[in-house]
Amino acid sequence: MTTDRKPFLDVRSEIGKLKAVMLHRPGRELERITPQYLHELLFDDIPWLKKMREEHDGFADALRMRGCTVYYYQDMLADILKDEHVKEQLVAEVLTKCNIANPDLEELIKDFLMEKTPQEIAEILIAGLHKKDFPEIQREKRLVDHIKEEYPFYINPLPNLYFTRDPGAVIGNGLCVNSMNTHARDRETMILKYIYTYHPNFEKDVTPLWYDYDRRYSIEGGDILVLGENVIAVGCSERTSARGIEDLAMNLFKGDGKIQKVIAVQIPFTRAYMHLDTVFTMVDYDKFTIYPGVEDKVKAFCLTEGKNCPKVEPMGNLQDALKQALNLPSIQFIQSGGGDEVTAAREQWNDSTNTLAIAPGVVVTYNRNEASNDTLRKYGIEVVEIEGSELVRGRGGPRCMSMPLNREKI
Ligand SMILES: NC(=O)NCCC[C@H](N)C(=O)O
Repeated sequence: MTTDRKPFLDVRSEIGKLKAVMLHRPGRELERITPQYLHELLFDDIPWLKKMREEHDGFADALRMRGCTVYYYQDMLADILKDEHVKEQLVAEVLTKCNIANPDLEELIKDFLMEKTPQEIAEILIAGLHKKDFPEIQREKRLVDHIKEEYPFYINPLPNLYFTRDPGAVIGNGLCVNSMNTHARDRETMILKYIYTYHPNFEKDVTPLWYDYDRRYSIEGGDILVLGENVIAVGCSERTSARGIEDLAMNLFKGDGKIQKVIAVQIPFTRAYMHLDTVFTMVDYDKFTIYPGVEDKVKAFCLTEGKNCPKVEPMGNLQDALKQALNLPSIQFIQSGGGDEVTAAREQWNDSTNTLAIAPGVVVTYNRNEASNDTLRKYGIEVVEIEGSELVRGRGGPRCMSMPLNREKI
């Protein structure tokens, strides 16, 4: 029997008109960041939540105005928590990972959570549970209760969740639930796996899972670029491991047969470069915006199907690799900051190259990156600007803040 129903997940390019996206509206988790835990929570500054939310709502509105349906991670999580069995299982798994040393206390926290509504639990699983927010209940003290431990949370907050790009990536009609490189972001992917497994929209039975969060080798979504129907690029970076790329490639090649090539792009392993999309994004059929100088620091390799592991062949420079991958006679690199070293470095700090394509030649960017945005316009790109003075403090731009679920074919 054939059906005309459109699939929920369908991403065959970086630039096809964006039809549906998953976002997370910043919440109380951002107010849990203190100077002491900045580094551990992967922030460089203390964010102001009220302003951040206004800016994020502006981002969501800009997408809706262009015909994109916005789904929120927290709503989808609350949806699946309506099922008692899922609620029990997820709460238990979260608490196991929290390493609460006193089993009686773990049990009490579990009871405390199980009495909450699905919306309230969803919020706590994202915002975390601060020790001061848990009611003091009479219980037998264990040694650990007498030892003063500084860490303030029973359940740690997930302040990086508004960068929904990183925990998951839709490739074709399947989902890659990523294995995060940092402990601070682990639970983001665990929850996404539950959403994939239990949310009816994800149609698990017909949706391939290309990767899983408990795999040993890290992969993060900011490194994954769906260049076309048959080819993706994956940054080999501070966050994404070479073995992770090989394993993902093998799963894709074995899958529905659409992805035949994975271009691995090695970028410098430093926080300034973090993910491939921190320095390089696709903005049109044959155009990419790039942080000046990156081309000279990267190496590209072509992975194709092999017997026990993918066949690996070194490619020429990045431009040649992309021409080959996209089967185009030429590719244009648009240098951020207009190519000026100082401006490019300043705007790169504020994610000037982290653009989100919402249609071929149309991108969403932060308005503060004036020189980079002007340069994009000079190359004929339509630039939809959003405010990002506070959003930027988490070190990511519009691409990092979005997980495309569905794009029109190009
Ligand atoms: N794709 C991206 O580059 N995402 C930005 C993630 C920023 C976040 N503070 C992190 O360090 O993971």
